[in-house]
Parts: sequence; structure tokens; C-alpha cells
Amino acid sequence: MEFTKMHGLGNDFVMVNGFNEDIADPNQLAEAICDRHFGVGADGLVLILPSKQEEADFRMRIFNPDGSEPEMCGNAIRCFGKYLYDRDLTEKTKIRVETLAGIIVPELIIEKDQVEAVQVDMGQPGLGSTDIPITGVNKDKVIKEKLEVENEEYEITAVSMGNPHTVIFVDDADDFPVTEVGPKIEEHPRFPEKTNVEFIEVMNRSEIKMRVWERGAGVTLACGTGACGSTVASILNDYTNQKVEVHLLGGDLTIEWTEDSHVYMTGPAEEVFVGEWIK
Ligand SMILES: N[C@@H](CCC[C@H](N)C(=O)O)C(=O)O
Repeated sequence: MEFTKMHGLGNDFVMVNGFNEDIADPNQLAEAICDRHFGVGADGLVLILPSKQEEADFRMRIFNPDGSEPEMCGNAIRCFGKYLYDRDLTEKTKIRVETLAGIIVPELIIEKDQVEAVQVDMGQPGLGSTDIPITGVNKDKVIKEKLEVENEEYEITAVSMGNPHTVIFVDDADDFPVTEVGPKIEEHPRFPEKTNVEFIEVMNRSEIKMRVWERGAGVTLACGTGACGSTVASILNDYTNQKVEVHLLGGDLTIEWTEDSHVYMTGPAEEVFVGEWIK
């Protein structure tokens, strides 16, 4: 099976062209191929597929390293756009991609026939408690909600970008024990579908610093949907303006929540190598 290794700000993916390859068990393949010791090593397996819906050009499926299938991945969809363009699989630069979070639209920013960056219309965030979903509260916005975790109480803001995000504002993101607190919140019983967890330090009204614990993946260098969810959470709490530079361990993303209530994400996508999986 031929694959391509790509990344968006160090959030790395094994990309497989499902037009050519028949993947019988993608959940199992994701666990094996994402393993950093016995596999290729990645934060996710991404399948490039024909769309099932007429309104979409292609379909993206993404699998976490634990084999679970999330609804969406922001860094992967930028890689998805670059993959299609570089292999002449489309002439479009604005591509409608079917995902479990609905149709998402990456737009390629091309300079000298190279994909320099990708701006993605990530759609409208879900703000209600049933959108996230989170139990024990019935509200149209989940802001400054108390969450008991063992003997600690955290104040959370929760946002859905198709997938669930729980945002905690901290004084010092670099110093925060992400690997200790992240998994406890990911698996907290109030999140029936588990959750991604973002730890956010607000630097000023147009910059935030983010560290993330991803559902099904653990610590990653960047999370696109997480950067979008965290920007929306920062705006809901009136900590920032509508357009924010998000500083992640792997680099920066520009996120804007515009008046049409859609979230736009702009950032890079890189190809690293191609290979053959022989297992
Ligand atoms: N890294 C991704 C998000 C991948 C899915 C996530 N782990 C989940 O389970 O929801 C991104 O860039 O958005």
C-alpha cells in the first residue's frame, strides 16, 4: 500500500489514496501505522475518498492513533487540499470536502504553482451543551462551567467544531501539567463522546498560546480544530478580538470567527515523504 507522510505544524498524518487502495479495516490500520515504534508513526491516518454527496468534491476520513474515528481534523484537511492539488486530482483551488462534521471547504493559496498555505472555512461552531456534548448542564453556551476532576475544580468553556473541545484558561501554558490533567478530562464521565482538551494562555487581545491533549492521540504539536475552538472560547469570554494568532508548539495558525458566524483557519501544509506499507 502506497502512503504519503504529511504534516500541518508538526501534527502529522499518514495519507492514503482510497481511489487506488482498498482498506478493509481502517481502524486497525490506524493503530498499526500510527505507532511510532512499530509503524510509520503519526497522529492520524487520513483516507482520500470519492464523495458520497453530490454537493461535495471529495470525502475525507480521519482515524486517531487509538483507532477511533473523529468527525474532523483541521490540520489534516489542509494537508488533504495540498495532496489533491500536487497530484492533479483536482483543478479546483476551493474544494468541498465531505467529513463527519459536514462539508468543509479548504481554499488553496497558490504562489508560483506551489501551495503556500490553506485557508479553511471550518463552518459554524456548536455552542450548546448537546452540541459538545456535555452532560449535567442544559445551556445554549457552555461558558465558565465548573468541572470536578478528582479533587480539583476547573472552569471550562466547551465548543464543538464538529468534534468536541474543552478549553481551560491558564496563567502559564508552558508550565501546565498537560499530560497529567489532559487524559482525566478527555475521559471524564460528563463527556459521553470524550473530548479534546486545550490549555490556553491569553497573551493579548489578538494572540493566544495553546497546548493540547487530543482525544485518541494524547499530546500533539498542533490541533487545527482545537485552535478554532479555543479562539471561539476566548471570544465568548471576551478575552480576545474576533481574529487571533494561535501560537502552538509546532508553529502558528491564524483563526478568525467572522460575522457570518463561520470560523476560518489559515496555516501551512507540508509533504515529507512517500513510502510503501508492506504489512
Ligand atoms: N489534530 C486534529 C484533530 C484530530 C481529531 C481529534 N483527535 C479528535 O478525536 O477529535 C486537528 O488538527 O483538528
